[in-house]
Amino acid sequence: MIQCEGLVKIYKSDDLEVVALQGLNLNVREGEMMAIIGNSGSGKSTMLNILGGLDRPSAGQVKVGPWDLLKITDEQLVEYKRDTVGFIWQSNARNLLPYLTALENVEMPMMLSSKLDRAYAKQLLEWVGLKERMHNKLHQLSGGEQQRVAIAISLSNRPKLLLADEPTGSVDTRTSDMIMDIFRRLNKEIGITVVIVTHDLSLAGKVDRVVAIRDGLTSTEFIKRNPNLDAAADGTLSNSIQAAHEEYVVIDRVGRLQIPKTYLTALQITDKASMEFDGERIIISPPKSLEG
Ligand SMILES: Nc1ncnc2c1ncn2[C@@H]1O[C@H](COP(=O)(O)OP(=O)(O)OP(=O)(O)O)[C@@H](O)[C@H]1O
Repeated sequence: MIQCEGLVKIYKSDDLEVVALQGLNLNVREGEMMAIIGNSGSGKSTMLNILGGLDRPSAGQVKVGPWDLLKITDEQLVEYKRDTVGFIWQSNARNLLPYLTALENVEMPMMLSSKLDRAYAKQLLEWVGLKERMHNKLHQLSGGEQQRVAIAISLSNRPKLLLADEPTGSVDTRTSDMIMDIFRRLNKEIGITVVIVTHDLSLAGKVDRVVAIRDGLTSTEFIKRNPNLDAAADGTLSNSIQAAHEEYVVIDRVGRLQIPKTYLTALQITDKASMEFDGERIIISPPKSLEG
């Protein structure tokens, strides 16, 4: 579904250049539910905005289904956003209208694209557990309920790909669990591909695969050992991802990998290292002194 290779995004302002993505690789299968984690500033939102067609890549390759997002024209991009992706942000206020009911909010984007389908709008609100609240005005709903309305809206165009940027960032644990359950159900029942950006490791423990981004590059992947196991259910929050997932370092096509800064600092490795292969392992150590 998603193929990114060597993806680069540079933000330019006056005389300043910020390289937000510096050759990122990412593949996501159709029907997969996965998470992208990373520290603040690592490039997660940039990545998601590019996938959502909200931002343009600078270089590299990024394909979503049949769409090539590097070469896509402005008109095609409108079509792509309308038909292929659904987007959920942490703060839902920006795409909700407070003076309309939940149902009217879901119907609004359908009307704008001349595809009003009231039965489907109602079904969406039922899916997100708001059957009884659909005729309430937005301001009468709690933050968590509003976030669920936002999820229903993001599905109103029947997208194949759902992108969620910190979807549980401003709700409590119970609502967060509910939102993750909704994603899981949508993923299983209608086969929608779900990509969640988060820094919440307990949330990451609830998906099958987690890709970590560091300094604009994919650095590590965590793959669930037993897909039927719900990692966070045991309550060990930050450990849940390690407990349920196998950790792998990502190696790109030409053999590059990222070594965590903490490892390099611990061994005082700066710009060079020695590398040996002992038949089974590759060992990286501080450079052997040339003077012996
Ligand atoms: N519009 C922009 N103009 C200039 N620089 C930007 C812009 N958007 C992001 N950046 C920079 O790009 C880098 C990556 O930002 P991004 O928002 O993708 O990170 P993030 O991992 O999503 O962080 P956070 O978790 O804090 O949202 C940062 O250094 C950021 O300052």
